[in-house]
Amino acid sequence: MAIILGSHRYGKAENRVVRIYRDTARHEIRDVNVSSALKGDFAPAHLEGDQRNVLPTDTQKNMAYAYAKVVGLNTIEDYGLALARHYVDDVPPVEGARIEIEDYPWERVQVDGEGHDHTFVRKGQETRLCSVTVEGIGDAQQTWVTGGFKDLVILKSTGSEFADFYVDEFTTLAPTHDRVMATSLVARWRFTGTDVDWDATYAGIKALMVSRFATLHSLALQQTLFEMGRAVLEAYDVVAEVRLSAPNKHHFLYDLERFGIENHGEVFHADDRPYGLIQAQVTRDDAPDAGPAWDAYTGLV
Ligand SMILES: O=c1[nH]c(=O)c2[nH]c(=O)[nH]c2[nH]1
Repeated sequence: MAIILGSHRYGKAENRVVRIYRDTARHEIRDVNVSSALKGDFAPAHLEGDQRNVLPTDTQKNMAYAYAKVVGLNTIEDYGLALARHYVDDVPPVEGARIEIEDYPWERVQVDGEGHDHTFVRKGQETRLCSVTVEGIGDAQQTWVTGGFKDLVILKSTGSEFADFYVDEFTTLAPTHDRVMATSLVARWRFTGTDVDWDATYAGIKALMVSRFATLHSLALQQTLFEMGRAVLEAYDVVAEVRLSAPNKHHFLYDLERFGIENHGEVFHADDRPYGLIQAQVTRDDAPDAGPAWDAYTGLV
């Protein structure tokens, strides 16, 4: 029997990089969580303890900080592309690099109705995500970029049904034609290329998904997810595929009749668990191959 080394990669996970732009008195802040993972000729490190090809994870940490200055953090995608290409192009043993980034947005504190120059509060909404994977050298080099967000908590207080479902001897759920539908949405999308206005596309996709969630009269969360993905693919040629994951944050009508109080869809118990977890991929039938685009490194995205 032979024991063999399977696929392997390594890097520095979750570097918490904060970049302040302070060229004028009005500062800007970018706050990210960046992970890098390298693939390549690293078998000797595993098999013999030979580190000669191993670019330390400590160096990868330093690169994440150095590039925040020299490349900048105007968009996480451009920063991620620069990092990934640096590893593959400039570090000989590296054959592939994956960069995963979470973007934590801040907004200016309001003082006397004006945005303050250098004081910020964390924005409570979703966290923007991206991943960049670069593999190969020269003309053979291939690049995959995904964008997305997590923790977009969204709720509609009507316009949602769930009825006509399959019933067996264990079914107790009552059909409903008017319920609260709420989720903490994770959405990821795969770009077809890198010639993309990253910020405008992100804002547009998020707005489109939120608006579809609002306007679709939903017969199930499954239908809502598919329609959100469809809307993005119809509007954005630069997107090949959308992946959605949505916990159904159940809101149960609280029984107030016991106290002689009427409750016509007004008071609910927001249950945190268990939750239905609905996931869907929505893809163009002619989408290019996903390659390693979805090979998550940190498991956080
Ligand atoms: O939108 C829903 N989809 C389901 O599959 C489901 N199952 C369930 O109990 N409630 C819901 N709601």
